[in-house]
Parts: sequence; C-alpha cells; structure tokens
Amino acid sequence: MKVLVADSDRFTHSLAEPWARLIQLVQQTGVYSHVVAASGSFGKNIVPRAAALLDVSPVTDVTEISEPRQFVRPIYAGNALCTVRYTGADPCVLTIRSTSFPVDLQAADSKSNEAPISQVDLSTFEEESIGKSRYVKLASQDTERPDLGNARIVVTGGRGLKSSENFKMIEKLAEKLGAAVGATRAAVDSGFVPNDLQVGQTGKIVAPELYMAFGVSGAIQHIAGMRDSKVIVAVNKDSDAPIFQVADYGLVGDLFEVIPELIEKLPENFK
Ligand SMILES: Cc1cc2nc3c(=O)[nH]c(=O)nc-3n(C[C@H](O)[C@H](O)[C@H](O)COP(=O)(O)OP(=O)(O)OC[C@H]3O[C@@H](n4cnc5c(N)ncnc54)[C@H](O)[C@@H]3O)c2cc1C
Repeated sequence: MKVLVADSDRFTHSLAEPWARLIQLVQQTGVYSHVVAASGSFGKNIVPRAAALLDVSPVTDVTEISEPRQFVRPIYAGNALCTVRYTGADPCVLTIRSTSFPVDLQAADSKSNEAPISQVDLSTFEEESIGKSRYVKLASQDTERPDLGNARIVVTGGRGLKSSENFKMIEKLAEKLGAAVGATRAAVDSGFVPNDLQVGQTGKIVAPELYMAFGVSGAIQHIAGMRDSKVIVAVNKDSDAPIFQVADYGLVGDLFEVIPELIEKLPENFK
C-alpha cells in the first residue's frame, strides 16, 4: 500500500493547478494505491477533478477507515453512516474528515512505525506548466483567535444576533474564552460575518471540546457541521428550537441578556 497525501500547503504553494499536478504525479509514478486529501476547501476543490480525470470514483468525507479499501462516511447531512467498499481501480481517492481522527500525530507515529513516510519531490513536475492558472500569494486573516477548524472552544452566532454590530458580542465572548468564532449560513448570508466562519454542511466541520450556539435554530445543515462537538451549549429564546435536541446544556433565554452577563461574569484569566 502506498499512500500519497495531497496536503494543501505543499500543493498550493509550490505549484500551479494543484489538481493537474496531482494527476501528473499519480500517472507518471504509477505507484500509489491511495490518494488522500483533507476534506476542506482544498480537498473539495482538487479531488473531484483529479478523480474524474483519473477515471476513478472518489470516496469523500471519510470518518473511519475499517480496512484499506473499506470506509465509513456520513450521508443525509450526517444523519446516517454508510460503510463503503471501494472496488475500483487504483488509486483509491479519498477525502478525510480530520475532526474524526485524533489530532495527536505523535501518538499515531509511535503506533505505526512500520509505515515509512517519504517526501515527494514535486520540483520536477513544475516544469511542464499547464498555464491556465498560477499561484500568486496566500492571503490569510491576521487574527490572534484560534483556527475554527481545530479550536478547543467555538462560539457561534446565528441570525438571532440580528446585525453585524450585535455580532461583536460573540467576538467579545470568544476573546474572553480564547475561542474561535463560528456562524450559521443565515448569519453569513445576512452579512454579519465573512463566509469563512460558516459552520455546517456547506461550511466548516468542527468538533471542539465546547461548542456554544447563540441564536441558532439548529437546522439539519448546521448540525451536520458541529454534532461531533464534545459538549454543546445552546441559548435560544424559542424552547422548541431544534438545537436543543442536540444540546447537552440548553438555556431558553434572550441572548442579548445572556451574552453580556457571561462576558461580565467570566473571570479575566479564564483561558
Ligand atoms: C443546501 C443547503 C446547505 C446549507 N448549509 C448550511 C451550513 O453549512 N451551515 C448553516 O448554518 N446553515 C446551512 N444551511 C441553512 C440552514 O438550512 C438554515 O437556514 C440556517 O442554518 C439557519 O441559520 P440560523 O439558525 O442562524 O437562523 P434561523 O433559522 O433564522 O434561526 C435564528 C434563531 O435565533 C433565535 N433567536 C432570535 N432572537 C433571539 C434572541 N434574542 N435570543 C435568543 N435566540 C434568539 C430564534 O428563535 C431562532 O431559533 C444550508 C441550507 C441548504 C439548503
């Protein structure tokens, strides 16, 4: 078994058209049984194109690897889990939900020392440019907040916040907790925050130790992105809001009273 990990840093920063380079690499070497990418925006961009051009069917959003060619993945927005056996030709192309696997890579290394890791030299593949696009620069937001994808605590605001001005309360609470800020699609579509903060089926998949949802109804597409959080706290003024069905702690109340009180009462050195 030889696995090629298409990691976004290496493929995006050093090369144009990462999907085309990936295909080149797989076809020219012909040694890979598996091609794996994380199930983020990079993986969702390159994997379908690469798989189509390699004429194989990708298995996406893998949450469990039960055998080298048998995987578990969510379907129906995470309401059911499906076991899939890949029976196609090599390579078996996968995207992996990183939140479903332990982050402790050192622990993984110590258990799996029979699998040597080798870096692939991509420089030789750079010469034949396809020329339809090229890497210019990486622009990322300069923020001290933890990354939404792997934060220990996530504080999310929904449409219940009503405006971008009010959404600053969420940011202030997150700051106090050392948390990342998340948002629902309705909050993003209403222009309260940029769309890289969206959590859910068409946003980021998160699984923090603590997920706090304020003014979030709990639509199935939102739940799909945060249901694996260890502890879920929800504040909503509607006691019938579906978010309470997945919450470990639910408070029926007005977020405009609850958030300022939390900010005031949390100690300064909470982090
Ligand atoms: C194909 C598809 C993909 C989608 N992908 C996503 C996705 O990735 N992520 C996502 O989030 N959504 C997604 N959606 C949208 C999703 O269906 C919902 O519309 C959205 O999640 C609702 O966001 P919300 O809970 O902020 O808004 P609403 O449903 O409007 O809920 C607002 C909530 O705030 C509460 N509230 C209002 N005022 C207060 C107050 N003062 N105090 C306390 N509570 C208050 C209300 O009771 C209500 O429950 C998708 C939809 C489709 C069709």
